[in-house]
Amino acid sequence: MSSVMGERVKLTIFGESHGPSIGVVMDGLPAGVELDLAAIEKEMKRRAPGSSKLATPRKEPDSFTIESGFFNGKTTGMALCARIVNTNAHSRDYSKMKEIMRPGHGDYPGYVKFHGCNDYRGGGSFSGRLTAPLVFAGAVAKQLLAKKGVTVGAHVAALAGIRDDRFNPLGETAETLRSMGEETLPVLNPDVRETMAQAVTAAQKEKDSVGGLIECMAIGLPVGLGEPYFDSVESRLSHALFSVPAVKGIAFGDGFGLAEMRGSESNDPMQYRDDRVVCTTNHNGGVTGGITNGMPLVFTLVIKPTPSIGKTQHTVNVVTREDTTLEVTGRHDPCILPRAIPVVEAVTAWTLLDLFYMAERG
Ligand SMILES: Cc1cc2nc3c(=O)[nH]c(=O)nc-3n(C[C@H](O)[C@H](O)[C@H](O)COP(=O)(O)O)c2cc1C
Ligand SMILES: C=C(O[C@@H]1CC(C(=O)O)=C[C@@H](OP(=O)(O)O)[C@H]1O)C(=O)O
Repeated sequence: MSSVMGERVKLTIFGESHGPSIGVVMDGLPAGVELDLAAIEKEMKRRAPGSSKLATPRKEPDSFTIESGFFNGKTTGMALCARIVNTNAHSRDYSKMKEIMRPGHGDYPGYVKFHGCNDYRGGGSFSGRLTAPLVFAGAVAKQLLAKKGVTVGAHVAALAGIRDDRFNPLGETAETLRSMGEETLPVLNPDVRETMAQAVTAAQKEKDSVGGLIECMAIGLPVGLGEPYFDSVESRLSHALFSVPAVKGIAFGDGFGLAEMRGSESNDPMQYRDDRVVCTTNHNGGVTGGITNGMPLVFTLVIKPTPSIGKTQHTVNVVTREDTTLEVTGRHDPCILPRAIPVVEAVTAWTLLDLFYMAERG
């Protein structure tokens, strides 16, 4: 498993879902940054399992201990390491999964790649649980970005085909973006919230799961983050966001909709406003030439339906080498999307901070 990523702010994540603990080492932070630990805890609670009717019943407090890099309320400049203890693993749920592979999960490729040595309990390192350390890192990044006037927020753009309104591509207020963190199902149109929740419960009753779309926005970004080609903002964000389990697609700005437009529609007209260049539309999602152009960054992610479902599915037993069927039992998210929202915000915040430091430090 490749567990290190980042250019100037390097993250190492470690642990397995049913091992003793999981955590993150965050390298490259400046010394002397005051951290609001209560704000970090709040972000962790947004993602924590067992926190709503729509989530897996596995109950984890996801409280963290900072093992290094923090002293007298400030970062020391050394690696910031946070550890989260696993307190509520039911490994018995996975006894079958040693041999029988769950369709849609990492079990089979993991078994082959790691020669059967992978910790299959709870999906091991493939588990969505490893996103808790990412949320810790993102919460730290959010605090550093706030000092630069940058705010990141995300909402459920669609769930089981039920659509929310879209963010105003010309920008939402920081308050609106931050308010997304107050709800289990953050939506712009409150009328769709209950229908979405019912769709999750209905799928769950049928031993099934649902997926959807997350729309994420960052405001306050300067012109000039990112590079043309390999270190484009789109490349770096996509690399980081595809690391989140269950993410299967990303589109910036109008994304696939651009395919049906003419240049005269997809180009964002520019004008001077108070000596500042602004675009009057934002079809490109705030990035052109791989570089932030001063407009809000906007992108949409596809989150697939949870793979572990109770319905009977065709699969294989890799020990007996026979075809078989599987009905997954245990504790699973009927829909990953609500808990993935703080993760997407976190990964975006960390990647943007990394891009800032790449631009500032060269
Ligand atoms: C926050 C979060 C929670 C998740 N919860 C579950 C779950 O309860 N059950 C499950 O089978 N997959 C869950 N997943 C998704 C799997 O971890 C993921 O589908 C699997 O590792 C295969 O990776 P892939 O979907 O990226 O191909 C979750 C993912 C995230 C980000
Ligand atoms: C524990 C978390 O979610 C888990 C993510 C997950 C998976 O396969 O990704 C499967 C389930 O694991 P378990 O069977 O151990 O309960 C979820 O509960 C978490 O996100 O913290």
